Amino acid sequence: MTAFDDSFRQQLRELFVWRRDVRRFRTDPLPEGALDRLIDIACLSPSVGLSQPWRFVIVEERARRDAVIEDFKACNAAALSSYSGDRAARYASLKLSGLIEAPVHLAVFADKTSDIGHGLGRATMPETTEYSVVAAITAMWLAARADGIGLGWVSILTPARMHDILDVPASWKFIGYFCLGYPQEECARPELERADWEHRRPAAEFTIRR
Ligand SMILES: Cc1cc2c(cc1C)N(C[C@H](O)[C@H](O)[C@H](O)COP(=O)(O)O)c1[nH]c(=O)[nH]c(=O)c1N2
Repeated sequence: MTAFDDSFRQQLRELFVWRRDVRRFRTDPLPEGALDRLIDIACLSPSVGLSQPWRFVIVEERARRDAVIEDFKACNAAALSSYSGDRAARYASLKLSGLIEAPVHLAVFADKTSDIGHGLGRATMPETTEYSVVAAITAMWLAARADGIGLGWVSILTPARMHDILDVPASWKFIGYFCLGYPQEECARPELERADWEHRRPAAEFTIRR
């Protein structure tokens, strides 16, 4: 049996503490095979009925990347206009993607129509397909951090545009767009906390007993 000792547990906790959503990347590429290894780890994640609904699209072509960046700019401008006063000024000052600098762009979808898993667990809760993909992304996020690689989740995008730009099946649901690369800095506090946008609250605030 594989056993994990106290020092591993301590290090694992540190990994959770030091994982960050990264928006400020160095432009140097990841080493050969690094992204494939992260995708391999993501595929070890739990999935409803073992359906493995994750679909990874490595976006390499300049024109597709530029189209994603254009959509982000439009969506971010629209988001900014939904705020006013001090909150708008603060939103405008945030850096909310590393799309321009990051060496790796990765789009992730959930395949809603695959027969893998024979429907187990999905009849009552079809959304478990998407949940499974998010579980895989979380694993990738942590594994990347363990390799010193930063990952940033970009959701300020139009899902239908992602389908057009990336030319993927209509039955795939867009889950998120991810920038990967080496981070410019490491920090134990979320960037949104450092920018005084929001702060991390204690678990007790979100926990009830019945
Ligand atoms: C589903 C989802 C979607 C997004 C995010 C996260 C998740 C889970 N986050 C990152 C988010 O802001 C970040 O996780 C929190 O601020 C906490 O910071 P750390 O991840 O702990 O560094 C994020 N960040 C950003 O700059 N642009 C974005 O579009 C998004 N979208």
